[in-house]
Amino acid sequence: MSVLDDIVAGVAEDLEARRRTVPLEQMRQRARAAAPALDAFAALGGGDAREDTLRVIAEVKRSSPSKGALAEITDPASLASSYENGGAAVISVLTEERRFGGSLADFDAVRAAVDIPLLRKDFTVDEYQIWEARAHGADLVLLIVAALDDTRLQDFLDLTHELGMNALVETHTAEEIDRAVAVGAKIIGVNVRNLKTLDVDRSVFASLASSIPASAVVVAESGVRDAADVGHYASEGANAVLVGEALVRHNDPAATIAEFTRTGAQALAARRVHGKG
Ligand SMILES: O=P(O)(O)OC[C@@H](O)[C@@H](O)c1c[nH]c2ccccc12
Repeated sequence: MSVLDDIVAGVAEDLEARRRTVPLEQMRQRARAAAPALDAFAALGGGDAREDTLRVIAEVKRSSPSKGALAEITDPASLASSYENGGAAVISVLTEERRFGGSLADFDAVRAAVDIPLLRKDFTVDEYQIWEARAHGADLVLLIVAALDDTRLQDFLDLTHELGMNALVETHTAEEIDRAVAVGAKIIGVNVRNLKTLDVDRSVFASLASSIPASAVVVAESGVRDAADVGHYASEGANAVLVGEALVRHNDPAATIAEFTRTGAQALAARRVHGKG
């Protein structure tokens, strides 16, 4: 069984327990009563291709299957506030419990603390989680192409849009990009970490980003260690970078985000001068 299969099995079990406590119909009512979703597509620069702004999606990430505990996050709300102050466009909050140490309680704490769009970062395998995300005030959900067949990918993306949210549709291969584009994904992530083996290969980004249509927001996911990595992703076609470990391990995440944004903008401007924008 791959790491991804193993995580998905645990996620499915945990969500059934939550569904027994709050049945789908009740979760739907909560979702319908929630404040409307913020426009994460716009916050990520979608629809405005001429802008030389590199967006940072800053992640609240306690641990990971590949590295174990990353940081002692005693107050996710204050971490998220420093992300917001540093200029993050979107904040991602891991809610997967078993391997990433996340929770919906972390998500709620962050939602109460910041005003920018929030990504509920989890392994979406059931429509219940999409209603649940909206009920908790999420603006974006994660749809991992490798974990979904085409029917579910399409259904989940359509439901996400119906609820006024956006999806970060995550890919790792050229075939997965084709599938993401075919269902109408507007925000496409290339995760340079293979979720089946957990190996990171930053060169995956450049080889895939160019095949994503210009109308979509392109997000480089994983493996950002420093501003130089951000610059590389931006010069290879990223509109945004999703960063976890480098921010939770850093003692001044706001300054780090500001630096990443600056370096990314310079790389995008240089790219345009060279006629690739
Ligand atoms: O900590 P990093 O290397 O900056 O990575 C962040 C993010 O890309 C990573 O957490 C991630 C990307 N896709 C995921 C899917 C599920 C869980 C986590 C992820």
